[in-house]
Amino acid sequence: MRTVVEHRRAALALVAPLPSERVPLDAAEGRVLAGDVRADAALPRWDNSAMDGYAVRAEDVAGAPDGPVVLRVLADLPAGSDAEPDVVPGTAARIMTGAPLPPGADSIVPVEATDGGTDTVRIDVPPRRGAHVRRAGEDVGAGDLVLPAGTLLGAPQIAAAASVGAGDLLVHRAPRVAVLSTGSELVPPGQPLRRGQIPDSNSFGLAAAVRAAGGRALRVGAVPDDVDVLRRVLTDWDGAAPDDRPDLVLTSGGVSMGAFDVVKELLADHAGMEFVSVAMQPGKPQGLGRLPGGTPVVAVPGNPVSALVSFHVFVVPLLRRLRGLADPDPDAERETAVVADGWRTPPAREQYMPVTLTRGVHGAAGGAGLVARRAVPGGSGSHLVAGLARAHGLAVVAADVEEVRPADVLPVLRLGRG
Ligand SMILES: Nc1nc2c(c(=O)[nH]1)N[C@H]1C(S)=C(S)[C@@H](COP(=O)(O)OP(=O)(O)OC[C@H]3O[C@@H](n4cnc5c(N)ncnc54)[C@H](O)[C@@H]3O)O[C@H]1N2
Ligand code: MOO
Repeated sequence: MRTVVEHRRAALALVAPLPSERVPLDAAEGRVLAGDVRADAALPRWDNSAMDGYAVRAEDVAGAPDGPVVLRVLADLPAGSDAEPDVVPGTAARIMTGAPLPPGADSIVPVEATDGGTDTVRIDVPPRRGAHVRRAGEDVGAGDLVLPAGTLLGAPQIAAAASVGAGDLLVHRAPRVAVLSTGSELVPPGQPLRRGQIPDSNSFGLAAAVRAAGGRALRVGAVPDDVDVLRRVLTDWDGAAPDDRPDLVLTSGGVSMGAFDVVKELLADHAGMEFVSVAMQPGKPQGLGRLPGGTPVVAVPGNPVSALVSFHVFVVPLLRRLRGLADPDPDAERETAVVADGWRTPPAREQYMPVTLTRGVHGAAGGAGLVARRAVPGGSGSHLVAGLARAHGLAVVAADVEEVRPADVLPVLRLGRG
């Protein structure tokens, strides 16, 4: 049997980072920078006020502890004002937060330490020199690197890009993933079912997982166990115009030993495809490779828990590489949790156990951390899809472990993260 690490490596070898495109900031969330973002100017751009108050010369008001000092108010400086009144000895400018510090002034007195006057102002408390002044360049200098290529763009990164004047960003294209289920028993959810039929849950679950992992899902729904129909669908995608062609075809079902396992039946003999057993539970039967036209394919097993576990273990890293992330292995894997209840595990297979994760106090030292409990007590069946909905993550049990005991510490992979 192939190990999980070997199969992940084979999945990653199918793809390379996607080409770049320019997108407006509004469309940049979840994308990955394809080029560095540098500051077009220093940030802050000029010395400015951190408080609503008065811009003064500190030496003018140094005597305030011995009694109030009165200054003439020269000007009103709201944020956005381009006025440059000279604050000469004996004067002050009323100033609002964010307005540039006027020439001559070196300190800000907050309005609360004054009488709030508009012609003259009485200063009751002297500021220290430089008080409440935000210095030009204290965040970044002109030309400094703000966001390196390979950065995942979330709210803070988009705000930083906007603040240094980037109106749009060079990012990797988002992966297009065609998602299809196979199985003649599958019916769109909500439609009446006759005996033997079930709703197709995988194409919806996997399409949602693709979007959560930063991709665009082209959900086709269920294809019956008919090789000719499946061949037609796959050939259409593989031969599509470059702008419509998926970067990955993700199929579920039809990869094990059944008489009607249509994905395996159609693709097993293709030169670029391989169908293997991976030493994991769930998710043992797996397929991957390329269609004749070069389109990468990952074929995950049909059991719904197996399909989603396989997605997190193999497809998320592959999507991360397509998106341009430097480290394709999801860092969520590095979280750990303490197990509340133990269970026996299958021999020689890495196990992915759906668990709830809560904050708790545990251990001799009473440290606070994550506590994992099986989402389906007593069960780890790959068909328990409603139980999976309670899980926050997958606890990963090494292949050579046969029993997990209470208080064991396990790595956990968060569900629903890209
Ligand atoms: N003789 C053997 N039988 C099986 C083996 C084996 O090694 N030898 N492996 C088992 C394991 S492990 C898994 S996992 C499954 C995987 O089978 P397939 O990928 O071929 O999947 P199907 O047979 O098509 O379906 C399995 C199961 O999942 C249900 N399913 C499939 N697609 C969907 C969908 N879109 N939505 C909801 N449910 C779906 C399907 O109805 C079946 O119940 O094989 C074992 N068998
Ligand atoms: O290993 Mo299969 O993927 O669960 O039940």
